Amino acid sequence: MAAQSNLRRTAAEDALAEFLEKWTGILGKRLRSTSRTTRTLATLSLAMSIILGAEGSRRWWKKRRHEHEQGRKLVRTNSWLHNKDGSRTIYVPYKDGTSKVVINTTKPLTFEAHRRLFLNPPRVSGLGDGTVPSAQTKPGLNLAFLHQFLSLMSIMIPRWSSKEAGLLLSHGVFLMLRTYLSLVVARLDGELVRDLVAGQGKAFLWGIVKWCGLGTFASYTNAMIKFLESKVSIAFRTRLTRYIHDIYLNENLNYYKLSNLDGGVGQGADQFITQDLTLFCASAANLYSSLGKPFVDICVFSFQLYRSLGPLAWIGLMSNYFLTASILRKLSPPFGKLKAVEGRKEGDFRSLHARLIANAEEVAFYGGAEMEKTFLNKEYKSLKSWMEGIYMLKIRYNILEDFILKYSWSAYGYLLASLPVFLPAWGGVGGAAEMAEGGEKGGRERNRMKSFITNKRLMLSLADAGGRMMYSIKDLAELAGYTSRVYTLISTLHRVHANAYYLRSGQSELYSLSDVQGTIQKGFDGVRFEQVPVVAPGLWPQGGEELLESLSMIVRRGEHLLISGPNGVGKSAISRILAGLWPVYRGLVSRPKSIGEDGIMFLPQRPYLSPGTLRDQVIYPDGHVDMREKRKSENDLQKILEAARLGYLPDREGGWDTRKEWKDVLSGGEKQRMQFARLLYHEPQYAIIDEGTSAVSSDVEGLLYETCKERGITLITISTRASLKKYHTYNLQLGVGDDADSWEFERIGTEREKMQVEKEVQDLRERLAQVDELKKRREEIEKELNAVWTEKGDLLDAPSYIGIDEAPVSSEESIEA
Ligand SMILES: Nc1ncnc2c1ncn2[C@@H]1O[C@H](COP(=O)(O)OP(=O)(O)OP(=O)(O)O)[C@@H](O)[C@H]1O
Repeated sequence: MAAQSNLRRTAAEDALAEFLEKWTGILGKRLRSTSRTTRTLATLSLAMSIILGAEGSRRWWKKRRHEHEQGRKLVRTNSWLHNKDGSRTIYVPYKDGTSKVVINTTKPLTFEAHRRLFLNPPRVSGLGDGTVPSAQTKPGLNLAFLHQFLSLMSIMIPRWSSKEAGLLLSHGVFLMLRTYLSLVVARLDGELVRDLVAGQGKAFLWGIVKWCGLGTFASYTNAMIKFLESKVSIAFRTRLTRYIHDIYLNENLNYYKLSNLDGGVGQGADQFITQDLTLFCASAANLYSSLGKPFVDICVFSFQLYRSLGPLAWIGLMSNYFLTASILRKLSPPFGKLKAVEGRKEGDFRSLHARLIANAEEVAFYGGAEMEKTFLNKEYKSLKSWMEGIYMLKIRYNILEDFILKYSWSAYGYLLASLPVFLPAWGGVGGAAEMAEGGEKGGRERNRMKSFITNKRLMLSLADAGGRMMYSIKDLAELAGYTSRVYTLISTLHRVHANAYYLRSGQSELYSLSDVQGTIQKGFDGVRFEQVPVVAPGLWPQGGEELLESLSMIVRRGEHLLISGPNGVGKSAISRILAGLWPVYRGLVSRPKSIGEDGIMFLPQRPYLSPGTLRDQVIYPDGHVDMREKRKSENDLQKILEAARLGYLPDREGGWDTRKEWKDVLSGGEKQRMQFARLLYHEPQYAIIDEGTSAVSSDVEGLLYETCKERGITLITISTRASLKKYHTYNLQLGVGDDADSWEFERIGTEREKMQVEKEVQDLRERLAQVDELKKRREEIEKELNAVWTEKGDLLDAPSYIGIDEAPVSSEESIEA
């Protein structure tokens, strides 16, 4: 054995040596025959390509490594990169490393171009009078649906050269391939049966081999169809989600205005963006295979059947389709509308849960579980009854659909397949064969069998395609429901974005969104209100409620203002108007241009803590990369935290990269101090602090105010606490007058104010004097009470039940305690 293997090895080695020798000989010969210059040039180019190739690979490898490290760092620090073209590069965790995603923002021009589709739908679509974008017509298979769907399509497939178009094309190719394979399978099926009946073993076996090969290819095609369908669905979703995010979260503050001013999509957009959008995209991607493929199938198979069964059968088939389609359409419940309402109810239920999670602590303190459960159960019950209603409607429809599509169609199919046998003159190719084959009896029957099997399979495929077309009436109706939801969201967002509110006939509210006449001037070095009514807006189309008739005041750099007054009088409303959250109905509002650095910063009443690291809490809304660009280091952040009296936080929480649910980790006062840390990080020129120190001790409060002033920040404080006056130059007192609807703006420390303070001090002194009198009186009473305990001038013993430890505590001791 060993000798044998040795022999084999030497033979193999010999063959290899011979091969090498031959080729070295050929190469050497060629080289010798070429000129010296060519050889030098060839050697040089070879050396160059090796060097360049190596350098290229080195650079590629280095870039990859750098990206890998950068990705990991950005994921760890919860940050992103700004690109020159305005796009952002983010990294998302993927498998063991990260994956790079570039997010391009939608251009403002695109939004403007789409406004026509979403705000001024053609009248023929019946979508309102061109001023109200939300779907007024019932979602269903109508022109409105067509318009809505095509409008959304223009977002999902922006160009013919886009990735989505490519995906759809490849999906279409695979669908066609599947149709072709079905045809081949039908033919092969017939042949197999024919060969089996004829007893031709060889042909039959060959048929089986072909069948298996075809099966493998068909399985691959089917898998690809499913894969591409999912890819199309996710590609559509990505496009729509990014588009919606771009119009929802931008400088126009649409995310606030959508639910606070417009109200066109109810409580919020979350259900629309998460669930409805997903269902819409899945349904739209499926439509292509549930409607497009059956359509192609029907065309191809009916042509084949026309050839083999003749015109009579074809006419019969087609009339059957039209009849079925019209019956089903007539009897089908309004699935679109039902789905749209179901989506809304799902959204309401979900938002109740989200609210409970957000306010879990408050509810727990009140022990409000029962109450919350009642709300949730009520909402769920409403959703449940609605869905049960839909299921009931579906039972009737499914019975009808199944009976028509499965059983009556097969009976009809058998009838049609028998045409070539019983009516050969009308039976197409099959009938012609029947008439021609008068001779051999067995051969005729075998061929009958073959064409019957082929036709039956074709008919089955056709019935399947037709059935799917009919089923897709229901799918289409459901798609209409999702389309209407998504279209409503996007058109409402466009309305908010373009501020497209128009006066309706019969509308006469004083402060309506369609009648906003005030101006907001950005770029002013200070804060100014000139005859501005402070109005709490109502949800469109309702008008707003006037809080102050007309406010005029000015704050210049270095002049700090305290806005004070009772609760609910409209103090925070002033900051909302200034930030652009609420409209300026009349008058002029002036403020610095930017929000944040070199501009104005707002610290809201409820401190907000973002998801992310401890560092993110201090630098919000900046990211880590922005912080580096501003040349700030963690040492600077530490100093800032110390100034905000939070210097201990990085040590306590385990470093700057710690991620926690900060809203639960930090105490009320810490949250407020964190807001001050943000202020010190951004160092804006002006800051509006809304009840920013209500949970902070008064000594720290003073320090925080002094630090901000030292850094040159002009402060506008909103507070009910008069003690804050000492840090401010002016005071805007709201809620003055008998009806509490007036205001006063005055310098702190004026003669009038001094007099007021003196009066207050006098009042206090008088009260103190009353306290002294009361004390004296109490001593007298106590003395009298003690006299009850004496007998003949001596003090009585204390009662026996009072032990030494339980001796009664005097009221004075108790007061001291
Ligand atoms: N998003 C809103 N939409 C409509 N009205 C609102 C909205 N937010 C507040 N309001 C109303 O505006 C009025 C003024 O509210 P604001 O928050 O300005 O009061 P405030 O003076 O700051 O009170 P507090 O001292 O309690 O903070 C209140 O009557 C309130 O009901």
